[in-house]
Amino acid sequence: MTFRPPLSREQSRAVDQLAADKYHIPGVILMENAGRGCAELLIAQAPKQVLIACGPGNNGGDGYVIARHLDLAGIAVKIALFCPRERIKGDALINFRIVEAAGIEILDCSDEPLSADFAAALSEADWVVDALLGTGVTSAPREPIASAIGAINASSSGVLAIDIPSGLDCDTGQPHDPTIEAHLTATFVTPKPGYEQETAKPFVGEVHVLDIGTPRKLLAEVLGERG
Ligand SMILES: NC(=O)C1=CN([C@@H]2O[C@H](COP(=O)(O)OP(=O)(O)OC[C@H]3O[C@@H](n4cnc5c(N)ncnc54)[C@H](O)[C@@H]3O)[C@@H](O)[C@H]2O)[C@H](O)CC1
Ligand SMILES: [K+]
Repeated sequence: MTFRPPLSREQSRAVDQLAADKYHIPGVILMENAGRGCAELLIAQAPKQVLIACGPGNNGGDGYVIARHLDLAGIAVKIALFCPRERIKGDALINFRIVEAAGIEILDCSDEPLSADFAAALSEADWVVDALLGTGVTSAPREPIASAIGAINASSSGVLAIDIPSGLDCDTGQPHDPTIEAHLTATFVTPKPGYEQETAKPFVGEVHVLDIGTPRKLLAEVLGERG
């Protein structure tokens, strides 16, 4: 991949919008590419049992796509759902319905306090995927997601953060309390400005920038690259 300058949280969200409005790419195609890229990155780590913590938005939607591709690769996977089922919407709901129909195990962790099922599943997992909060979040994680972040950080599992380690301000690199401490972060299209900050290092781990199928011309438009 040619060098990509960082895009801010807002600019990253604008890429999504441009992809849909001007380049006619449905968001669910971007989500499929995002999730498949994350799954391939995780499969390379040879995981045995993966727990995917999914939040209420499209970051959670990426998690459902990841679950499907891990399951297809024969890897044991469970989803911990941190959103009442009836509140899942849009592209995330499309992928939630697919994993539900596919019989992938889903633990409902949307109530407070943090469910004991989550702690049990966490203890069995050698890898955890943080698909809790992404570019749609600008404040400190709320419960029960905050407690889930604390439990994930206290576990001995490897942690792959999707797009942004939940709790980290991706523009400033400042962590909210709590913030996911990831071994790997898979972010989309470009790095984020905050990932270069010293304060972000304990949280982002090794950063991988994944393409999600946005046309090169769109990138040229947004990044000012040669057309
Ligand atoms: N081109 C791309 O980069 C693509 C990115 N994708 C993924 O989509 C997310 C952004 O999805 P969005 O639904 O806009 O936001 P979030 O998933 O971050 O969720 C927001 C959701 O969370 C709740 N919430 C808000 N603040 C808090 C808080 N402090 N604590 C707890 N919960 C909170 C609220 O309900 C919000 O609605 C991006 O990061 C990528 O992962 C697409 O998959 C494909 C293209
Ligand atoms: K995340």
